[in-house]
Amino acid sequence: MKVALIGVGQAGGKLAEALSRDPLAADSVVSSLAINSARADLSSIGLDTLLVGAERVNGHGVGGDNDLGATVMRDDTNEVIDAVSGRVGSDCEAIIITAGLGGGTGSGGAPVLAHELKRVYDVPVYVLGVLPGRDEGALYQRNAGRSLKTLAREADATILVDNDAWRQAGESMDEGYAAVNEKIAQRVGLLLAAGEFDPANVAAESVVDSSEIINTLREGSLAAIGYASAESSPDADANLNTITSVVRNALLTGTSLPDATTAESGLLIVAGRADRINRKGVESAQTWLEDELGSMQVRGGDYPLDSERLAGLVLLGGVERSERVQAFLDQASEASVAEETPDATESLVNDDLDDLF
Ligand SMILES: Nc1nc2c(ncn2[C@@H]2O[C@H](COP(=O)(O)OP(=O)(O)OP(=O)(O)O)[C@@H](O)[C@H]2O)c(=O)[nH]1
Repeated sequence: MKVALIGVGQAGGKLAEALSRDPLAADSVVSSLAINSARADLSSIGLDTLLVGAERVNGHGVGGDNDLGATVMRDDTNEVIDAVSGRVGSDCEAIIITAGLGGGTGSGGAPVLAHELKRVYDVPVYVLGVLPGRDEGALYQRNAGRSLKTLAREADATILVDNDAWRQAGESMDEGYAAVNEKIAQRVGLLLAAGEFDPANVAAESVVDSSEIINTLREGSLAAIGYASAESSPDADANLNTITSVVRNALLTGTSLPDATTAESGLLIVAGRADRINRKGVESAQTWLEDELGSMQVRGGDYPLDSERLAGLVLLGGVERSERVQAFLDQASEASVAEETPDATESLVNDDLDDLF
């Protein structure tokens, strides 16, 4: 699936950089751009960059104020659309915006950018949005809640990445960020590569094309992505259990949004050497996934990969009702009005969290 990648804010830029460097994503990411209001943060990103809001904040960032993040993006919309227009070619099938939702520039800027891009382009606009970890302060939680609520309305889908998802004891903050960015790049890189429909690719029993990714993401406003892999045997018969167990691990321990096991739709991709992929294993993994997600809309396909390992990738569409989204929105609402909210789907539309615009 060919995409244009736009990172907004510091986390967004680093995530876009990690994804554009991922070997599997190389053919899919046709262009990339990092946008920020902080000049210093842009200087360390190895992508084309664009500074916004120079007139208001003089290159110093917005200091966690996401209303100001939205304002600087809106003020500079013309420059941003100009910079993006050379990067969204006719082969582009989607635009992906990456952003940390807890800060100011990415949190406020990403929904404005999604809104503007949707006015200009027909292709879907997705956001890869990082939720602050549970220990991050009230400002981050509230920012992310307001951003998410606005993104649920403006973007075609927001794939959520929980900064607590893969936290390891003893890791520094920067090491933790780098690990999350790499893991997301690996998952999204594989998803995009698998979505590159190649008719000459006779090795795959059933290929995935970009419309299946788009249809999976169409089923809701929030999404998550999971992955796991294991050593495989040269004998495909011996890989039946390997496939079912990597798919279980991809969903139960490997998702970008822990506890997201209720979804409107799913896409399962099994990657590995074609002669090692056990068809019965793929079918039973797909059935298990349907039961587990409570969805009859689980699509599936293979991605031939020259590796000794077999991998399972799951894309979940419509995870609004999952526990982690509920817990996050409760925390964000408490940070905002000190009140419990009844239901996650409801929180995305009620007035406990203000929209950004
Ligand atoms: N996964 C990940 N999260 C990050 C990274 N850097 C920062 N974050 C998270 O992103 C949020 C802060 O957003 P930033 O991107 O730093 O802020 P910004 O959008 O540049 O906004 P301002 O600094 O306020 O101008 C916090 O929740 C951090 O935990 C990163 O490289 N990877």
